[in-house]
Amino acid sequence: MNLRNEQRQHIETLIRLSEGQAKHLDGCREVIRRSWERCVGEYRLDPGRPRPVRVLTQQALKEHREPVDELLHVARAGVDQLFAQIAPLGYVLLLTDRRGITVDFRGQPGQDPALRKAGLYLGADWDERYAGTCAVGTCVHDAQAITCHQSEHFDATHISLTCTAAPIADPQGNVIAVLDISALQSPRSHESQNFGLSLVSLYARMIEDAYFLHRYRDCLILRFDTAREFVHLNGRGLIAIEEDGSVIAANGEGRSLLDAHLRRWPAWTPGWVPSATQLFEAELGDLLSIPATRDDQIRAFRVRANDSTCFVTLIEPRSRRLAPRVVPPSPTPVPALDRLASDDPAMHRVLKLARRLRNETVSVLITGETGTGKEVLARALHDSGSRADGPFVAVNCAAIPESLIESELFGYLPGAFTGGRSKGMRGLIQQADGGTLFLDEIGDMPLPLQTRLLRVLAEREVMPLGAEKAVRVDLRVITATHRDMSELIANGRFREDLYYRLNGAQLRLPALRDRADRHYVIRSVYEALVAERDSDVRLRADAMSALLAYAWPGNIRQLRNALDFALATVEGEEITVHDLPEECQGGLAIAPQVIDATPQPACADDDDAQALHALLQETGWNVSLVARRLGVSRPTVYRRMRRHGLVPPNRREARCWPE
Ligand SMILES: Nc1ncnc2c1ncn2[C@@H]1O[C@H](COP(=O)(O)OP(=O)(O)OP(=O)(O)O)[C@@H](O)[C@H]1O
Repeated sequence: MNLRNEQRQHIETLIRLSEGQAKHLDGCREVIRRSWERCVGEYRLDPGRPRPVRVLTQQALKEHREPVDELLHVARAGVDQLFAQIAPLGYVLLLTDRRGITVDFRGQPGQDPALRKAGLYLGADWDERYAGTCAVGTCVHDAQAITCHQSEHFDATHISLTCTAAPIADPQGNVIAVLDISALQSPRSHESQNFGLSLVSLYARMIEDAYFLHRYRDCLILRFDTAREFVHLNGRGLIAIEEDGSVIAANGEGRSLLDAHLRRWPAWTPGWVPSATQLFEAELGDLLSIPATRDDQIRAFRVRANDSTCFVTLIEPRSRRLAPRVVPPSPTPVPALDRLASDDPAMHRVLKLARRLRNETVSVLITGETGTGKEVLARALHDSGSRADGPFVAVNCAAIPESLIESELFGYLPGAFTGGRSKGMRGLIQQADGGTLFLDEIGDMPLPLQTRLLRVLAEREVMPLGAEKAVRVDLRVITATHRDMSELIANGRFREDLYYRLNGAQLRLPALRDRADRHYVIRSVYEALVAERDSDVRLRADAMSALLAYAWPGNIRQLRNALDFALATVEGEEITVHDLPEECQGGLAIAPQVIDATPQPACADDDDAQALHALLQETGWNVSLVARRLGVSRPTVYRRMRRHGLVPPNRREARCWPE
């Protein structure tokens, strides 16, 4: 079919549309159908009378260029770069103003007359009201990127063209220009233009951002992204702020963040916008000091609107850069705590509170998934506080058999019970006198002992078994759990009054997969292991990438085990991705799978019991090996065994549990 026939059919289709027979538009995209309806209904364009291309006079063009002169200047480099990519594919490039007038153009000199005839030329008017449905005009109307492919154009003159356009918005979100690539000929399928749509959208955004940075070059600008590596290069969000943190303007991504914030916390007065310290969980000093605080001049903050983490840098105006910088004093170093994290907002919060609590006697409850480092944090709190010279006694309530926990904790006098040591025993609580008692897995503490523990905490006295007189103790209690304490309380398995006494302050450790400083954690765990082994094996970048991408259901413990395994089995001088345990090699393909010790429905419980039993048999009841395979602690394995009634063959008679 030649173009004339095609044009005739196209005109007939549109005439039927204008006569209200819309059913003939089956298969037409919604965005095109709406534009065609505007053309016939609103603009009164006659599909039967194709219009000649309208090109403005030099004088009229000059008048359209003037208001966007600054934008044209900023956009030039982007326009040239995009054109260099599309020219070999037969495309030309148009930059139009908000009315659809082509104010800048790049094309093939050889095709000059053909381009001019098709309207692909400087000064051509692509307003939907005149030219009908087309990429530029419809993009201006809908304020979104669009491809208008061949017969999707309204005017029959244009149905051989393929055009793809993306809007460029000003900092208020209004379309100020449109970037378009067009070709005189193209393949039939609409999909052939999908790649072009992404490319044009990308360049439109880059030009928009370059214009934003130019307009607010005298202001402080926060640039942010969800990936640390992209912040300087192509950070998607831009927010211009005053020295007091109040927001002046934002680009598209920045406005999305503001919108999300205002959806969660609606404005009190119309037009009110939150300040940057409300958008991010940060104090003004944290934001203003970003350039001085870290080598890469990027800091991670929590986004309050959606509780996600984003990486932020601060772009300072040149005038400010020359002025002496006011950097808020950094907190006094506390090495034991400082080394637990690098740049993660949740860890910042935990460590900030931990620094304040380290010299207090207030009880601290540490929560977090298994293996997140609760015991390591408890130890660091102890080591960094005034009790550092005293003992640190760690007790795992899940690992000690219920029958022994009381005597272990409270101690006993000689002859207090059959089977006890003849000299009696100083309980763990007494052993912690002058220091810290760390009760891990506190949710597993049997109810009767909870009552006794409550008394110790209230009266600061301990009564060993068989004793008649209480002994005074001076200790700080830190507890930890990965369980949902409110659920245990609701089910009557944990005393509420004890919970409140233990929970003087709560430190919640994030899961490894959620930490923005995963790279730092992997490095420090690796360096510690290498030092322990006195090895100089390196960790290659592909292994690091796989470790960064993995979901770590067993958190830092699983990470440590994975690296330990790699170091133990590696043959060469460096660990590659293939040296890692199999489950860590697949990267992001593995979905997060949180190990949860809360009671599960019976059938899931049965499955869990069977799987655990099989693994125990396979490993010859080697609990350490099973724990390593599952990425959980040994106490967790023991607890699960106890829950399912799984007893090692050699202990079936004694029913006694090792630590
Ligand atoms: N910041 C860290 N740097 C290096 N290693 C760490 C860090 N945090 C934890 N680990 C290591 O990870 C493992 C688990 O840590 P820890 O026992 O403190 O976790 P946990 O949360 O108490 O575990 P669970 O809930 O099973 O009791 C340990 O081998 C510990 O040495």
